[in-house]
Amino acid sequence: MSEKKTPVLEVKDLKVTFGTKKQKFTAVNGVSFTIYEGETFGLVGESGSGKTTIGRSIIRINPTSGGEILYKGQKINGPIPKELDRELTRRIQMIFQDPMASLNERAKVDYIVSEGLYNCRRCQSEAQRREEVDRALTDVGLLPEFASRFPHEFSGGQRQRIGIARALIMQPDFIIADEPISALDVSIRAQVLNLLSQLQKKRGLTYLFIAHDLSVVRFISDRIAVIHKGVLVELAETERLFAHPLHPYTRALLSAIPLPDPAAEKNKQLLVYDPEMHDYSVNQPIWSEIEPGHFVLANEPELAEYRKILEE
Ligand SMILES: Nc1ncnc2c1ncn2[C@@H]1O[C@H](COP(=O)(O)OP(=O)(O)OP(=O)(O)O)[C@@H](O)[C@H]1O
Repeated sequence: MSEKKTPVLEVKDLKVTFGTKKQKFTAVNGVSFTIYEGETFGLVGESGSGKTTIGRSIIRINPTSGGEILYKGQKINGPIPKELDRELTRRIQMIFQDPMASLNERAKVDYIVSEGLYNCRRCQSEAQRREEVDRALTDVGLLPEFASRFPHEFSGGQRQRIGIARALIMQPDFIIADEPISALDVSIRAQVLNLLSQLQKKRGLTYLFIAHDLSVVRFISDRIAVIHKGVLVELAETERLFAHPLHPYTRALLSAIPLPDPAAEKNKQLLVYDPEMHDYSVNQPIWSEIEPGHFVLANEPELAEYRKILEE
C-alpha cells in the first residue's frame, strides 16, 4: 500500500433491507468502512452475514435503504447520471463465487469475455475487440485460441480465469471478488489467489475480497473487516487483527470455537446508570476506534476490558 492513502470506496452507515413494509429484514445494518487505493480489503463473516449484499450494493444490483456509498468521492447509490452509471459499470467489476454457474454455457469464451465492451462501446473495431480479448486471456494465463471454445471445455480453475478475464477487459480499478476460490479444487486455489495478487500489482487494482475462510483472507488482505448479522464488529490491519482480536465474534472465528449463542448475545447489553437521566439505560455498543486503525463494536465496559487486553 502507498504511504499516502487515497480513498477509492467509502461506505457510510449503509443499510439494506429486504421484504415488504410489514415484514422487513435488515441484511446490512449501519456498516461503514473505507477502502484505499491499491489495497485488498477483506470482508469476512459466516454465511448469511451480509457480505454479498454489500458487494451487490456497491455494483448497484441491490438498492440501498440508507447510508451512502462513495466511489472516488462521488455518491453512487440511489439515482445517478447516466454517464456516471456507464463509467461505474466499467470501473467496478465483480468476480463471482461459482465459475460453473457464472459463465453462459451457450456462448463462446470470446463473447463471454468481451460482452461488457459492447455495452460500454469502448472498442471501435472488431480487430481491436479481438486484440483486447487476446490480451485479457493472456493476462490470466490462458491461451488466446481458447476464445473459440465453450465454457464446458474448461476446468473449474480455468473457468474462474475466464471470469477474471471478463472483469479485466473492462480495465477496472476496483474489483469485488466474492468468494472467488471457495468453489474451486483445493489444489488450484493458491494459483488463483496468486494470479489475483499479481494482477493487482501489475494493474494497480484495489480489491474488496469477500470470504468466509479466514486463512484465505489473511493471505491476501491488507486489512480485514469482520461482519456478523449485518453489522461490522471489528476492523483492523490483518496482522493486528490476528494478534489482538477483541470482539468475541472475531475471537470465535479465529479460534474456530463454537460461535456465541445469539440469544445469549442479545442479553449481553449491559444496564448502566445514566446520571443525566437519573436512570439505568441499556448501554448500546458503538463502533469505536480503540487504537489507530483498529475499530471494534463495543459498549463502555467492554471497551475498558479491551483496552486492558491491548495494554498487556
Ligand atoms: N434478494 C434478497 N431478498 C431477501 N433476502 C435476501 C436477498 N438477498 C440476500 N438476502 C438475505 O440477506 C442475508 C444476507 O445475505 P448475503 O448473501 O449477503 O450473505 P453472505 O454473508 O454473503 O452469505 P453467503 O456467504 O452464504 O453468500 C441472508 O439472510 C439472505 O437470506
